[in-house]
Amino acid sequence: MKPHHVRIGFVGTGRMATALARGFTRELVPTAQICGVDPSEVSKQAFRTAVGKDVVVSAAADEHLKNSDVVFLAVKPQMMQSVLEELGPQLTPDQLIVSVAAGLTISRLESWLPAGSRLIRVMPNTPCLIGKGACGVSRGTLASDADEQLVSTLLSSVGVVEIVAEHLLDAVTGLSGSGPAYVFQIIEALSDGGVKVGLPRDMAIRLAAQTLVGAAEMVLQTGEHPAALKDAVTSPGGTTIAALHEMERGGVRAALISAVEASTQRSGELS
Ligand SMILES: NC(=O)C1=CN([C@@H]2O[C@H](COP(=O)(O)OP(=O)(O)OC[C@H]3O[C@@H](n4cnc5c(N)ncnc54)[C@H](O)[C@@H]3O)[C@@H](O)[C@H]2O)C=CC1
Ligand SMILES: O=C(O)[C@@H]1CCC=N1
Repeated sequence: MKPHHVRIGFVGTGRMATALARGFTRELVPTAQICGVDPSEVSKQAFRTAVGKDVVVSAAADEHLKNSDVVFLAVKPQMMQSVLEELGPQLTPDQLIVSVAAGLTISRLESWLPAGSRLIRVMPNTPCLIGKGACGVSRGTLASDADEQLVSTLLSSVGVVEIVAEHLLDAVTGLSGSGPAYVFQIIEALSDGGVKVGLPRDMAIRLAAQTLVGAAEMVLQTGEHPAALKDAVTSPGGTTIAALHEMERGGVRAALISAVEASTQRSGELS
């Protein structure tokens, strides 16, 4: 099936569903092919406002969801079992199911889905909203090459895609799934630093964010090791080494390593 012909249903129209749907409809999928199911009026309307007025939303599974070729499960992990118990009888074997839930393993999801369901497990992140996402993808027991290819193509329209063995999806969650939150906090902290030394807040946020964008793009475009790029900024006896010394004193590297590890462990606990 051609990706731009795919009808996509979202079960749960919260933040991650909105980021994906908005991303898919930027270039690839017409908004009229998107539907969402969510009991929350606020969430449903926010989804429709963000994605487009052609999007059909409803409080419970309806004909639009039944007619979707791909169904994204985007509810909280803790709700997934009860949602699937209710939804299961309405799903058809023709539909490809995609879970974005943190932690929930393929075997657990398959045990909650109707027998014979084709499942792909994905760990996306919120920058999918602007086409700059990073996603890990693992294929369920019955999903085909074509299913994996379709989901990869959809996700490639909203970011980079890494096909990974399922046991690595918790690690992907710890790094790129939760990662935008770490980076937002780093941007906020850098801008606090800018304010401390006299910059106006809005300018400090712009400079901090652009510095992260520029540095990240340099890593991706040059292919150089980040340590080599860091060395190129760091003059002997200069300003940067004075700052890096403070970062080492503050344990920034250890804190980030522990952050990825803690999120990965928590993802493992969620199943
Ligand atoms: N927010 C993020 O950065 C990421 C989230 N995820 C995963 O995405 C999933 C959704 O997370 P968020 O979007 O952040 O949460 P959210 O709270 O923004 O959205 C969840 C939505 O599910 C809805 N919901 C509750 N009961 C429902 C039901 N019976 N049927 C249909 N919808 C129902 C809620 O009303 C809400 O709109 C989670 O499993 C999470 O692990 C994965 C990667 C990143
Ligand atoms: O915090 C969470 O559990 C979700 C999963 C990855 C990002 N947000």
